[in-house]
Amino acid sequence: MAELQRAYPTTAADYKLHEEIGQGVSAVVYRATCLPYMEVVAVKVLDLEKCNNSLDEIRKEAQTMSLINHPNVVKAYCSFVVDVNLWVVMPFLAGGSCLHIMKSAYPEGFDEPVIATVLKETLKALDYLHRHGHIHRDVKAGNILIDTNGTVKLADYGVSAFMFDSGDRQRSRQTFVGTPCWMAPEVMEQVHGYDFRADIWSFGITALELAHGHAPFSKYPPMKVLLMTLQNAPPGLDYPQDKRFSKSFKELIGLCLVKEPGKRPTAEKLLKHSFFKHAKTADYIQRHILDALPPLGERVKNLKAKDAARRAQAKMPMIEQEERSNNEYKRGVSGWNFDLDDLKAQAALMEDDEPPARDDRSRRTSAASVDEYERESPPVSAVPTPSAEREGARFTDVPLPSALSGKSGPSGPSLRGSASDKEMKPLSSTSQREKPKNFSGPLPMGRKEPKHVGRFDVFEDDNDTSPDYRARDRDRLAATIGPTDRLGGSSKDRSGDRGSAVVGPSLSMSRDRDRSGNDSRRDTEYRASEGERRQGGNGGTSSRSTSKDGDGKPAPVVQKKGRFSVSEEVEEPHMHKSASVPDWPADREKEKPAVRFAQTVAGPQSRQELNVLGVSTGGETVPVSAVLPHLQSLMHHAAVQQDVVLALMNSLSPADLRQSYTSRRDLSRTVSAVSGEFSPLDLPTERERELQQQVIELQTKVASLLDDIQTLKGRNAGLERQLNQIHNEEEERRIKAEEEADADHQ
Ligand SMILES: Nc1ncnc2c1ncn2[C@@H]1O[C@H](COP(=O)(O)OP(=O)(O)OP(=O)(O)O)[C@@H](O)[C@H]1O
Repeated sequence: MAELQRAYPTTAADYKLHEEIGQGVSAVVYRATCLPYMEVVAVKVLDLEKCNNSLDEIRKEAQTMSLINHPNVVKAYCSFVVDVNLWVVMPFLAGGSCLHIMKSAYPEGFDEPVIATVLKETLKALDYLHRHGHIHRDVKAGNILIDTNGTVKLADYGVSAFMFDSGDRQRSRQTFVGTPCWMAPEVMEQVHGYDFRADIWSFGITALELAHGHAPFSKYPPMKVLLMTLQNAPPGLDYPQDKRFSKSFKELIGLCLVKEPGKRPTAEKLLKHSFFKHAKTADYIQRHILDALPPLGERVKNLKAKDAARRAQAKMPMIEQEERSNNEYKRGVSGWNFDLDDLKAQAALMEDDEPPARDDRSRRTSAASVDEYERESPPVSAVPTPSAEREGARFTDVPLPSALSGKSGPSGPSLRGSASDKEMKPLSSTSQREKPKNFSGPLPMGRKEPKHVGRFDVFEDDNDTSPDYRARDRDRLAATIGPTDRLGGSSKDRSGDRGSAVVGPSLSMSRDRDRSGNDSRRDTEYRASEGERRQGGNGGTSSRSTSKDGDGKPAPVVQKKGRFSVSEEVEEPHMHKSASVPDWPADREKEKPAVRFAQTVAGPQSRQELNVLGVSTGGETVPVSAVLPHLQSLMHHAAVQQDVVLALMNSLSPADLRQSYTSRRDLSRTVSAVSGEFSPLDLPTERERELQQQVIELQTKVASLLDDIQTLKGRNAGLERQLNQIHNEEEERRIKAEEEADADHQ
């Protein structure tokens, strides 16, 4: 405790960085020594260039975060700027994250008592944060850390999260970075805002992640995850291999994964659930999980090497993989056997994650359901995919259709952060419990009415005229992305905007009947939004019809979708921007946005199709419900095309591209001029291919050896567990015998 109150130095010279212990989207974490105290700490190094906030804002946030104090929340000791980085100093939790532990030794997830223990401690952290008006927004196994003594702590709540939730954390270089697997449906939809119950959804997904070793839908590209989360019934413990889990665990997950946020219980209530009777002590976690594991740095190194080998493997052109496989087979060499377990695990994942034929909860409401898309589209899995992506650890560099990529500027809203919540005392006055007008769920207990939580209008309140919030966000966004309804307009404007979002309809239309039997809201929502569009359809209030840049060209329209910005790109159609929208001719300004979108994206053929559907393409009344499935289908096709193009691009190494660019500059120039990208026609030379092959073989061997080591370690851990179990049973028997003897004696 005394150590927690220490003033930690704020100069880089006072810290010695050791090995890397983790890597996130926007940061690298190192084990380090704080030299004046000779104390081992963790230092998270964040790239400030990817951050949209001013240093002043970051400083304020850091102050707020230093007030957080709970045994289950990882607290930042201090933070300071070093060159272009922000260093966040925090306690070192030697066990690492649950995700790392699972990847190293429990690929199929933990046993139930371990899960109950980890989840209970995580819930205590969430209960604390929610009581103080905070929403974590990134609950996942990768953010649940374990200390040497088995203590469980929730991490990544603090200044680093604050910095990156506002923008580039989820997308860089116009690509989607990160996976929305844990994201609650209402966060994706952003129709009514969201509150602390979004964390409860993520908590439910995390429970499944701990049970299976991966989050549901983790093998799918981000956009598909969005669609599946919105369209499918909530995932659960419904698979044959889940029989090992208790009824109470299944029930707990069912309670968390209800699509209607208002029906999810609070963290406080969940803590009382019977499932947590199975929870054990920190000591139990230490003995069952940590004891058999190698040091964190070593684990991270192994995982990274394995990942690199898999990526190289995935880069190898299919034909070479096949040839090589055949040759190995003919020679009787089992060089590929090393990957068998992995392949099996992946196959299991595929099955596991396939939309299951479970019960009527799996019904799809939309004609453009994911299954149907799959039948229509080339399967994404036909393309070599880095296994790390399949594992769902991270979907890096998976470009979204530009309509979803939000490339037009920084996405403003961040639900996180509580620059306004300076006091960390419980908030409980009646006014603080007031329910925001356009939010359907209740507020967290005792939580302040978050007119402006961090920099995100979570509970958009029509009366919210907080100058700080309005000015800051509006200015920032206006400077970069042009006007947005959500920030500048009246509530009426905003509701009108709901219907006018390019992708909004396809995302928010699909609210399904969920586990708890909530009726589908899409019809009413869309009737409503269509009505609103009709009222304001001529563009009086909609940013879509009014947003133009200085040249009079339509500016990109960005609508906030939780961590995403949904933007409509206004530029020429482009090979890798399959959902881009060219300029509207002025005389089409008055057309309905959804129709304009469909027309410009899909071209004349779609126009005909729309006509067949009874949709007038001449600016007359359009039954939106008829267009939406079509839009969804287009959107999905665009995503699939992008995945395929990306995979093709990925099969070329940067060296290949550089070399071929130099030697075939003219051709490249021609191709670049046409496509704006490097050319897949620039094939590598024979020598390069040979060298590449050799590198891949070496990496494969290393990976094979690492796998052997991991397998042995896994076996070791299994034996260790058995021994522990025997020991525990003996211990229990002994205690029981002693108690009986005592009782007899008395
Ligand atoms: N204090 C710590 N002690 C030990 N390991 C840590 C600590 N903080 C982070 N790590 C490890 O570093 C990894 C990366 O952390 P980081 O917070 O940067 O990324 P993330 O939460 O996994 O991803 P994201 O970028 O989405 O937040 C964690 O998953 C964890 O394994």
